[in-house]
Amino acid sequence: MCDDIIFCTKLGRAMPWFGMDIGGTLTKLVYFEPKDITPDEQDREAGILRNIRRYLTKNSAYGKTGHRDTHLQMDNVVIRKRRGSLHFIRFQTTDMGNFLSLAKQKGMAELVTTVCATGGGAFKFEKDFRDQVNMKLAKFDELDTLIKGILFADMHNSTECYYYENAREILKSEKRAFNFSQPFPFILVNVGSGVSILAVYGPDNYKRISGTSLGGGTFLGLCCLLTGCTTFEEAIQLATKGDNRKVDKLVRDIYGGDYNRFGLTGDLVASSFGQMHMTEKRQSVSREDLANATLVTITNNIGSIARMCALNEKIDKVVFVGNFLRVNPISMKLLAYAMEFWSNGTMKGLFLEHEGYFGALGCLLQFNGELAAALNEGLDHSNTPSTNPTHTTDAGGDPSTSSPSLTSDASDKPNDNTNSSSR
Ligand SMILES: Nc1ncnc2c1ncn2[C@@H]1O[C@H](COP(=O)(O)OP(=O)(O)O)[C@@H](O)[C@H]1O
Ligand SMILES: CC(C)(COP(=O)(O)O)[C@@H](O)C(=O)NCCC(=O)O
Repeated sequence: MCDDIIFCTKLGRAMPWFGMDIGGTLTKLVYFEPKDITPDEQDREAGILRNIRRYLTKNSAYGKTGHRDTHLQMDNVVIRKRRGSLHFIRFQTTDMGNFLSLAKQKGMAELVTTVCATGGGAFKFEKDFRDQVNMKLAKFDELDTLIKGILFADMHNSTECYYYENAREILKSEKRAFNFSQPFPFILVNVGSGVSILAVYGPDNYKRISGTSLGGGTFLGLCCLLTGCTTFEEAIQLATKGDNRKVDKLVRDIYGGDYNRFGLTGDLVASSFGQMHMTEKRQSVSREDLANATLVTITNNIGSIARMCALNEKIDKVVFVGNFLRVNPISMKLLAYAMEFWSNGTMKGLFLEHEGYFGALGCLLQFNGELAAALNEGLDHSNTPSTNPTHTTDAGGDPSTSSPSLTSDASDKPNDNTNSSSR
């Protein structure tokens, strides 16, 4: 690997250290800024490397859609015996062309020959990286890196994990730190563009048990269609001011009150968007109501699938991550409520501060051996049998049908452990 190295340390891989998660909507970049640079290293640090370090750490906005989430910065972190800070940066995946131009312009391409990358875009954009900036991608699986990132973040940040106290009373529920030092087993629900649900039994022992295509991308897409908004932030702002009860049909709209026999209270949603077939109801709803109903619909559906997965696996901790939860306390509180209420208090919804960055973080943490393996073997999307039976996918959409069901659940699929985790 030292051929690639400009700033080569005896202790590990060349700087700069990045992990990149190229998702369906957002690209996440985690950058390790060394803070223990000795005077000798400073003398040897190449100009380009110094410029990249300064560019990334002195700014918090880059190009059209790039942002550094300064509130998430982790200081005083030791990785491969180097002490430094972790910076968390995101941009729209549709801006990949601009990112590559910027990388070229900043001289990155001369300095870095290999980038550790995960997410679907590590496959989709591999050729663009090679052709446009002469960079190789060392590809890692997004679910492997997701778990590695979560465990690392929790170990290094005592307030990483939290839950909502008084989850049953949404208006009163409050964020509280949760001790996640004994994490296993847990259900992991990654709400990105789509949703993947895993049962995690150990650091290297998990299976993907379910998923749904109704995820963060669905919320944003539907909200843009229904309200004319153009950004996630705007969609969430609208939703915060709206009322789903003007859009949905509630149990009380059907029963005139509670449906007592099965414990369904009158204010429960019986049918999402169920009032919108009536002309005058349609005319009286606001954009805010529609945004709120869209958020509640998507969130409740995810909560319901997650709860069934937890029940099936007999696991009581359900951890929700992914950028759908960014600046989105409505969904977090609803999910916390759903876990608590529908399980009669036996399940707990948990959340993590670095919500959408764990894949990129896990990618940055890959060590030399794994990096070499990723480069040499490559991860492909063919049906190579899994070499590690503990990373299985019991389900996840049926590749043999062109119109898969909305939820791909382990329970109605043969348990085929010979599939690799990337179908
Ligand atoms: N600034 C943003 N732009 C677009 N989507 C955002 C933004 N912030 C949060 N989101 C939400 O996060 C989802 C993407 O989550 P993420 O975990 O990054 O998934 P992916 O890896 O598929 O891009 C979007 O579908 C949207 O619901
Ligand atoms: C294909 C994906 C793993 C991609 O991850 P993402 O970029 O959405 O985070 C995810 O969108 C997903 O699991 N979708 C649901 C597919 C299904 O099980 O129906």
